[in-house]
Amino acid sequence: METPADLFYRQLPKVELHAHLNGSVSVATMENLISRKPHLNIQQSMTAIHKGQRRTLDECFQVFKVIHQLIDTEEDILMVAKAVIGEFAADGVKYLELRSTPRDEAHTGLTKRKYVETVIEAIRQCKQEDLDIEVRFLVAIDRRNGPEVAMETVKLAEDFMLSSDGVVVGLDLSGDPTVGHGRDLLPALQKAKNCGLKLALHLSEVPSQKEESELLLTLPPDRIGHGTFLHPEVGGSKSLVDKVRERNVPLELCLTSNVKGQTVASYDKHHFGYWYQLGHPCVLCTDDKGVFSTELSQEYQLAASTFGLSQEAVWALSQQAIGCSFAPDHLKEQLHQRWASLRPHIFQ
Ligand SMILES: CNc1ncnc2c1ncn2[C@@H]1O[C@H](COP(=O)(O)O)[C@@H](O)[C@H]1O
Ligand SMILES: [Zn+2]
Repeated sequence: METPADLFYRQLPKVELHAHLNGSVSVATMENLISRKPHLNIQQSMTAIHKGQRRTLDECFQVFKVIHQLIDTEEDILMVAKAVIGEFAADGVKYLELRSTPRDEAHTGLTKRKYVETVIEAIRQCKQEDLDIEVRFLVAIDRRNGPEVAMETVKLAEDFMLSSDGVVVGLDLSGDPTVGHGRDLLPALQKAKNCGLKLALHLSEVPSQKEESELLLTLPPDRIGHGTFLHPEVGGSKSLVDKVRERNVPLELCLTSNVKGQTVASYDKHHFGYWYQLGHPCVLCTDDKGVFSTELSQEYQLAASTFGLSQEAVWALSQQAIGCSFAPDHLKEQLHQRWASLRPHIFQ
């Protein structure tokens, strides 16, 4: 049953900036995929972490392997991307930056180029169907695949940035944070930046990445994913915090993801508290709404109840996210106008 509070958070216009496509697949879509591929012998419980459950981050990466088995054709990718976009729209997201890793032909039977084209086609179809949401795409580098693949991915992203009518706006660096070192990926990331791709990098998601974060912050990235272990209280450093603050790099913060993946002990210990009280730009995001069984409206509600945010503060937080997006200026302006026109309906 939806309470008045639930309604406020769902109706609140929101910006989602950190959503991995294959981690965002809902239970309903997953059930559909599972029933279409019985030979894989996959159960629902293997693709999502339900309420009250937790896994190690390592176990989360095992979940992605299972999901990737289920989503491995052009038809699947198109269907899943359209469903995910529709679900974000139904949750009150007005602007979405989706990210996804083009997989090898061996996994999908598609080239990486075709993979990206398929996601762009899904975005185009949603626009044609008049869904009330603007969608942009970040091409993702899985750090596990090393520098050569990273460089190839940058070239692919650059091509699409020039040919996708503004749908592809940037690059994401993600994947198991315990694998590989950012130092090896620096040339690819530098190239991406030089050609005008925006950079959203997973940084300090686990404690052992201090040196890597120092290095990647020299780029600097345009946004940071998680940044869980940047501040001194959790083994980061003042120098890391200072760099993030001097460069004013927004943080994409995903409360449920971090609690369920056990890099943060509990909601009240989440580093949202640290950065928010500094007045640093923080954007609430879902990360993987399917895997972590959450929604963006729920993340706003959790942040508000955990950190005692008023409805006005919640509004300011969702509006501030517009400025942290990679949308072009004219779209940011339109979104601000949209927020202004929706405000009287939300605060009745
Ligand atoms: C939980 N924290 C996380 N940390 C790092 N990378 C993550 C992640 N969650 C998801 N991914 C990245 O996104 C991929 C799945 O979506 P796509 O196939 O790209 O759409 C994962 O394989 C991983 O590379
Ligand atoms: Zn992520």
